[in-house]
Amino acid sequence: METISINTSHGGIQGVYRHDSAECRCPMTFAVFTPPQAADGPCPVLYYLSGLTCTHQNVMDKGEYRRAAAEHGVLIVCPDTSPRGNGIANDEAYDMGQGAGFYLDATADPWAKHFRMYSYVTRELPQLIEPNFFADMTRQSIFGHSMGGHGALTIALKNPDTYRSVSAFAPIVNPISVPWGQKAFPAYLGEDRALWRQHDAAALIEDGHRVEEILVDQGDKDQFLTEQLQPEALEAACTNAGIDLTLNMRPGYDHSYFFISTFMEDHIAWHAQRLKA
Ligand SMILES: N[C@@H](CCC(=O)N[C@@H](CS)C(=O)NCC(=O)O)C(=O)O
Repeated sequence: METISINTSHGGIQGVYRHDSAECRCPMTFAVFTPPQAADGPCPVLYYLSGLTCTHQNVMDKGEYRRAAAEHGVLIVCPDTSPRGNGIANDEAYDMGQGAGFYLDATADPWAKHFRMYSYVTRELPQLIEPNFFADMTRQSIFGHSMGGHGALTIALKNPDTYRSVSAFAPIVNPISVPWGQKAFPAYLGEDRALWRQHDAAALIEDGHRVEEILVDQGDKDQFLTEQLQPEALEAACTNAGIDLTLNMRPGYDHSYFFISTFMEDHIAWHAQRLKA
């Protein structure tokens, strides 16, 4: 693991690191904020998964998570959204290929060789965090934005014993029913719709996967709300399954980091409460 940059912030350390990923078969960059409490012992870990077009850097620059992370003593880990590089499959569109990994393991060519973000986030990255940071791996939670909200929800639903809590900003909750997923899933996963359902939060819940509770914040002026996000699909699935969903509709907010940063501290406090329980 190589250190790209280190900056002291809010009494902790904002670092950017790179390593050769065995899953993605390329160098992967990620950001970690280590809070000041790490000096006294291992801290719980909160993964933030970003949305389409993002790297580790968008949330680091615009997400405003450090003050709350330092207050609550939570380590924040921000991976990239896909493998990247010249020899790696890509697409000119912003919602396919590099920057659009959808947190799944692709099974169809040309994506299958490198696009393994599910295994990267759930297995390889934690194995790298554990020995290199002051992390208490018995206390992990996950959240994310848009495509990263989809990643957080699906990963938590599939691994309820690994993540203590899950939340999302403006998540894609039912990708198999909206254009983003209907474009990406056949490309990455082929025509096997049973496989698509394993990467769809609403479908996973319908198929019996469970978490105790979910926190979602959603702007009502989000430009993707009606076509791509449709939080009512998650609401219906949670109601039927008895999952305690808090869906906060936020008047006036759009899809951007102006929205995310406004509610970032609420989400970190919510996770911190559950990580310390
Ligand atoms: N570039 C896309 C929008 C993609 C987009 O909004 N991406 C969100 C995540 S889904 C994001 O966080 N973008 C990066 C940023 O705002 O810094 C478009 O032209 O419609």
